[in-house]
Order: sequence, then structure tokens, then C-alpha cells
Amino acid sequence: MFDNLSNRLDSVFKKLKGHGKLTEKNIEDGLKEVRMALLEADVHYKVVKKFIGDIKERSLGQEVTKSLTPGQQVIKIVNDELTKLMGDSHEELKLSGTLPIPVMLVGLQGSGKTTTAGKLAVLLRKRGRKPYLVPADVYRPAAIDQLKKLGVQLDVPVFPSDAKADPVQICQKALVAGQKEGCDTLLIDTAGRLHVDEELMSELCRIRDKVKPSDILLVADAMTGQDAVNIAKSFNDTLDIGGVILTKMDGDARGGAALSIKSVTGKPIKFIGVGEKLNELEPFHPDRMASSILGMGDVLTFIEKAQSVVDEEKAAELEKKLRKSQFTLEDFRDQMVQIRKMGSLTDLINMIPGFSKNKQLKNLEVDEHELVRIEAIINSMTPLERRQHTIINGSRRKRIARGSGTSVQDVNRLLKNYTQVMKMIKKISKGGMRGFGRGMLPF
Ligand SMILES: Nc1nc2c(ncn2[C@@H]2O[C@H](COP(=O)(O)OP(=O)(O)OP(=O)(O)O)[C@@H](O)[C@H]2O)c(=O)[nH]1
Repeated sequence: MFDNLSNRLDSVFKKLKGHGKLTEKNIEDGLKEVRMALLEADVHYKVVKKFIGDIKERSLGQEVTKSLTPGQQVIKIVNDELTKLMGDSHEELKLSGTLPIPVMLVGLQGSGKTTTAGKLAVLLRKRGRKPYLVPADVYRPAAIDQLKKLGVQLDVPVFPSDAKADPVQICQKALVAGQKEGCDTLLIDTAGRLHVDEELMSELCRIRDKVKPSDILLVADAMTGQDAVNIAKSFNDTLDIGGVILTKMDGDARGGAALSIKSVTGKPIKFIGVGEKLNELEPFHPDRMASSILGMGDVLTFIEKAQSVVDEEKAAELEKKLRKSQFTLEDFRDQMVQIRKMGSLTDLINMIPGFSKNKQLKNLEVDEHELVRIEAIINSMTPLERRQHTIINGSRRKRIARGSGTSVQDVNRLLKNYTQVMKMIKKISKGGMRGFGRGMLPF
């Protein structure tokens, strides 16, 4: 995401930071490069013009010239303005009214609507809601089946839509059926077309007028850049959408759509799709996104991810064990499984400030197989060995290595790492455990 822009801005800022004092000329030159970088990122030219104008006004003012660190001050201004450009703060789904609350997903074919309906169901369920999936695309033959399959996979109820029925009627019937199922949120997957056309829009308007959705979300493909922005504009002009879900951000190195949509349509991006898997939907936070473009890391998303997979009670229990130095290899394995649930380690590392900008660290490919190996080794131990690692002598090590398909060296390495970590924990425990956030263990 935003790789090119991020690198370009980084080099502009390096130059700016190189000057102790900034002159008007330094700033003008820097802004020229920022402008180029944004245009290359496929940001709408009108958006770029206003953006540069705003930054220029602030940068040439006293804010920078009187600052002790003018270069950093410019970075802060760019950070503020980027955040503003993307909408300032995260806007939530609007879910209000009588149950079940309908939410409409609209968008062109292939934008990722159906997948996103599944992802939203997962997210809502995590938040304690009871989603009901409603396939309302009666034109694409496989569309209804695709959502039904997703429902089975996720164990989320799906309205048994009939491909011969009228989409408006499907939605009305689904409202009644959803209520009977005890669901509180209806996710309506509407039909898509290859292009915006009148017939599609009038069908969507008919559904909107009958169902009165609490939120209408346009699902748009980030990789189509300015096309996504134009599509968002057309849908908003006709339907007055509530917000946008930008999919396939994982494949979009430029980021033009994400940077332009709010400014062009006035509607916020509420979520972004960052992969094909059904847990790869994230709330869109303009401030965090700006910081991550400028290489300041994405720590809050990292922490949120950690919190969403860590079971609070289990975390408290582990913390207690750590304090008493009773953290066994079994706990070590459980902790590792939790971390793996957060996603790929390489992705996680890139969220940490400084890491994403450091060339050596950036190319660091974390060996995910290593985690699998460690898990296999611990699984091959007897319960007693996991609780009392000191009894693992030479012959036990050989047996464990054989059982896990690894080598004795692998087993030795794991035990050495584990003892080192335990030593570190003991040291920290003496000084109190306050250093660790709740649920954030030191691995
Ligand atoms: N990499 C990536 N792929 C995605 C994302 N969201 C959806 N996709 C993929 O995009 C393709 C199209 O997604 P669908 O959900 O079938 O698209 P749709 O908009 O429902 O299509 P129609 O039903 O034809 O309107 C699928 O291969 C999805 O796996 C995402 O965030 N990242």
C-alpha cells in the first residue's frame, strides 16, 4: 500500500531535514516534488492542487520558519494535511433503527462486493452482532450460490433468494426472515454491472426506497485508481451513499483512490480490504494511514490486531504465570499460536515504526516455517517435559527431534531461546510487570 508515494516523500523529507534552516526556495522545491509524487500516485489533479496550496500556506508561514526543526515541522504539516485529505477520523458503520437493520452493499461487478459482505459479517459477529446475508444479485448466475457458500463457510445465515424473484421483493422478504432468524443486521449484496448504467441505478434506488437502509456502502476496487473515484462519484450522486469500502488495497501500490475519494465525493472510506481472506477487512483510520505513508508505522492497528486475537482472561492468566515465573513451554506454544492468528509476521513487522523504512529490515523475510517448526517440537514433548523443561536430557531431545521431524540442533535452539526469555522475564518481573501492556507478551 502506498509504497511509491511513501518512498518519494521519504526522499523529499530527507533533503528538507538536511537543511538547518529552511528558505522559501527549499520549501518550494520540496513541495514541487511532493506534487509530482502525488500525481504519480494517481491522486486526482484537483485534489493535489488544493493539497499543495494548503501545505504551502502553512509551510511558508511562521509555523515553520520560527520552528527549531523546520524539516520536521514540514513533515508534521504534510502528515496533518494527508490525514485531513482522507477524512480526519475513522467513520463507523451507521447502524440505527428498528431491527433487523439493513445495510446495502453496492458497486460494480468484480469490485469484491460478495467477498466484502462475508468479511463484514465476520467483523460484525466479532462485535457481538448477528448478521444476516441477503443475496440480491439475480443477474449473475453464480452470485447467489457464492454468498450461500460463504454463509455456510462462516456459519452465518443466508436468505434463500430465488434467482427468478424481483430484487426489491427479495429484500423485503429477507427483512421478515432475518427477524425470524433472530438476526439484527441485514447485509444486502446487490447486483453489479460492468459499468454504471441507468437500469442498475434505478433498481438500487427502488431497493433503497423500500428497505430504507441505515447505511449504503459502495464497494470499489482500489487498484482501478481514478476509475474508483469516478464510480464513487456516480453512485453517490444517485444514491447518496454513506461511505466507501475500498477493496484490494493490498495490491495497490499507488493509493490514488484512497487519497482522493473523500475529497472528491465528500464521503468517507469506512473500511479497506487488504487481502482475499475473510478476516482481511480493516476499519480505515485516516490518521494512522497518513502516519504509515510517512513511515511512522502503524502501531495502533498493530495493537488493535493484538487485542482482537488475545483473549483477555487468558492474557491475565498468562501475566500471573509470568510474574510467578511459571510460564511453561506449553504457554509459550499457546502464545505463539495467538501471534500467528494476527497474520503474517512480515506484515506485522512492517507496522512497527522505523521498520518499514529501514531497507535491511524491510527486506527481512520472517521465516514463518520457523514458527511451525517450534510448534511441532513442543507438540512432540510429553506434558511433563513441557512443564519442566529441565528434565529434557540428550535422549529426550533426540526423541523429540525425531517425533517433530526436526533436528536435535533445532530442539537445542528452542530450549536455549526459551531459557533466555525466561531469564529476561525474571529480570523484568523483579522490576514489576508494568512494562508489558495487558495481553502483549514479550515474544
Ligand atoms: N487481494 C484482494 N482480493 C480481493 C479483495 N476483496 C475481494 N477480492 C477478490 O476480488 C475478486 C472479486 O470478488 P467478488 O466478491 O467475487 O466480487 P463481486 O463484486 O461480488 O462481483 P459480482 O458478484 O460479479 O458483482 C475475488 O477473487 C476476491 O477474492 C481484497 O481486499 N484483496
